[in-house]
Amino acid sequence: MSGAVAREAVAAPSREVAAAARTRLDALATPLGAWGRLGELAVWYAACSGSARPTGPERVRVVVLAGDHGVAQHGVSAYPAAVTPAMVRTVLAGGAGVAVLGRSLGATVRVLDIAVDDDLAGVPADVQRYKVRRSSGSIDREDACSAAEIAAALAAGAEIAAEEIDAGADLLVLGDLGIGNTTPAAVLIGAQLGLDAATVTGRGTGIDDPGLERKTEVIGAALARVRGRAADPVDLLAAAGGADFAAGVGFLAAAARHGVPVLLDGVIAVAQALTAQRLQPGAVHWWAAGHRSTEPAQSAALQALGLEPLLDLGMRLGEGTGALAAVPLLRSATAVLSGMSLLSDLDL
Ligand SMILES: O=C(O)c1ccc[n+]([C@@H]2O[C@H](COP(=O)([O-])O)[C@@H](O)[C@H]2O)c1
Ligand SMILES: Cc1cc2nc[nH]c2cc1C
Repeated sequence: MSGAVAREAVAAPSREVAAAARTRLDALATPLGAWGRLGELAVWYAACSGSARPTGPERVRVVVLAGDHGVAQHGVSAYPAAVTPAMVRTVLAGGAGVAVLGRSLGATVRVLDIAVDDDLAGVPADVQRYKVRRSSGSIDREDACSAAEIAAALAAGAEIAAEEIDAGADLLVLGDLGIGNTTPAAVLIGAQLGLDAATVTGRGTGIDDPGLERKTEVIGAALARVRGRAADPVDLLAAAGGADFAAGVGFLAAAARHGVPVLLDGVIAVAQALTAQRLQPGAVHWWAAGHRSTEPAQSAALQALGLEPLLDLGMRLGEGTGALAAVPLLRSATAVLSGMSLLSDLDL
């Protein structure tokens, strides 16, 4: 047992329901296999929801975990760290991408300050209820945070997931916010998959060529510094992740333990998923990948997890937006599986 997350396999979505859903899919009034991956998506959601004729998801709940990162001081982002608290306020005001997309889909959006480097004066107290610390150590030269902070953040993430599930979620989306966070995401993925800095480094918010060179160096230094610590995913989170990453890991592992499906977002959520799957083997069966981020580390991690993204739109916003963009596809998939006539109903 490490922190709040047990290292034991989680129960898989119902195999019986999956088999019944597949039987129904194959019997629909279409040529066999005609729905392609949309049909596979419907079978996945059916198994997760426990019904071979699922509806929805209707109660989509998004949680955006915000945190700053010490590495941002090394010019690894195209934007200043002040954007993080400003965007937390923009999510709360309803003007952020995730807020607008969430509203258009009838999803709730909750933003939480886990490690923002600001006191966020005046925001509702609930937003900071799970705050662990301000920012993180610069991972190229020091640990992101302590083992105790990681334990607190893992437990916070699990509690946040439980709250969203208690509130009735039939689909969860995990989003992120934090200038510099594509750097620890790349390090977590590189360290766990044994990939080098050049392979996992991407342009994040859109850094230029000198910035990309700097970022690759920082990621290389961090990978060298944490070498040997990937064997213990909880220790790796302290070394190279941070409190917001640990909260995401706790959230994803808890969603799987509670048997609630999650649509994954970009490189940050997928770095958290790769880590959570090691702590809670089998959790991956409760997740689907919403979209392919432009970050190369996300593709590497998705491949390692055996997940194929539903969308590939060149998006790189984070906040959970790439996952939300796939919600209409998921709703289409369940509508088709549950609502279509069967081939046997045809007057042939
Ligand atoms: O989700 C992604 O794959 C993704 C890719 C690039 C950027 N982001 C977002 O942009 C911020 C991190 O980018 P950066 O360049 O500051 O590391 C952070 O707020 C993320 O939500 C997110
Ligand atoms: C404006 C802005 C909004 C974001 N949302 C998530 N990451 C972000 C980064 C920036 C710079």
